Amino acid sequence: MSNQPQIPVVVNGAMGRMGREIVNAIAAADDIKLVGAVDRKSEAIGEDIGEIAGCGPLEIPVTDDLEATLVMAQSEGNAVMVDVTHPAKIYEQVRAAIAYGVRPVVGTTGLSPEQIINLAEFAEKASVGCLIIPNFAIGVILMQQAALKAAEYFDHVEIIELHHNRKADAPSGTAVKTAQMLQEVKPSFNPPQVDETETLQGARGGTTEEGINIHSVRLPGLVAHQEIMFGAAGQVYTLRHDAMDRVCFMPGVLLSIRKVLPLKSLLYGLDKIL
Ligand SMILES: NC(=O)C1=CN([C@@H]2O[C@H](COP(=O)(O)OP(=O)(O)OC[C@H]3O[C@@H](n4cnc5c(N)ncnc54)[C@H](OP(=O)(O)O)[C@@H]3O)[C@@H](O)[C@H]2O)C=CC1
Ligand SMILES: O=C(O)C1=N[C@H](C(=O)O)C[C@H](O)C1
Repeated sequence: MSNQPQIPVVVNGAMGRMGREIVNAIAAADDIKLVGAVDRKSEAIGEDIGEIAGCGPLEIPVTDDLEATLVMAQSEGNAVMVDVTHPAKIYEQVRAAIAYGVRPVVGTTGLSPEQIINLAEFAEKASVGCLIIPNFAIGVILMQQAALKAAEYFDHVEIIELHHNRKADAPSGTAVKTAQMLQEVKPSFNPPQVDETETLQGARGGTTEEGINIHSVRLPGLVAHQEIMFGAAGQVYTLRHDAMDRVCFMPGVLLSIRKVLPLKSLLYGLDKIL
């Protein structure tokens, strides 16, 4: 046990698939303590999040009042908010945390590039660290790094992301980030080869401004998967990552909680703190 003070953490979205996993991971981490569990699920308000998450009582009741929880966390000093909620309110939630000096670790996806720029400016002005992490899994980061090398040699690439059918946003934040990274290597991909017609709208997937096609599959039975397919004459080079259990995201979550503390501005992507 270190003699360093524990990092106080609020989990926003604590009742969700990721939230419960994160509560368990924090409960098992000696250097981090859960101080708040926020969720909009009214049926759980007041219940012990540890009992709900399955790690035993933590004496932290679920609340739906994020602002009051941020005020409490602010008084703790050096606090972190991990957000794994929903695209609809994430921008306002991150701004609120920064305003209260509670460092956001944003797992929630769906922020637009413009929103990320605005949050970066706000965090810089407030001198509050913020991490926006579309994917906490180290395997995804390694896949993205391999894809950057491939992008130097291939002009044609498409991304296929596959998720459970309870996912609120499409394409995934991971696919968006992957495309953004590839587009830093080469300004455009997939030069047109034919006068193409979609007889079924959307059949070719969504297309980024730089020409990368992204396809989103949603099926029960899936968790989180992505393929990056590069093509050239006579060959296809495919990179794939499969998350079979959300426990794979937990080392990245805990690393982000520890790494956000000394920051005074916003970083986007787990690769920035490895
Ligand atoms: N960065 C990463 O590595 C990963 C990121 N994610 C992202 O995390 C987010 C959550 O995913 P997941 O856990 O599967 O989703 P869930 O729907 O299982 O969990 C979200 C939880 O947050 C609640 N919620 C929704 N909106 C709010 C709000 N405004 N305030 C408080 N609570 C709220 C939901 O309640 P209700 O059920 O009523 O909506 C639910 O309990 C998604 O954006 C997803 O893309 C997921 C996995 C990995
Ligand atoms: O909703 C999910 O499950 C996931 N969402 C993230 C994304 O949108 O990239 C990360 C991971 O793919 C799981």
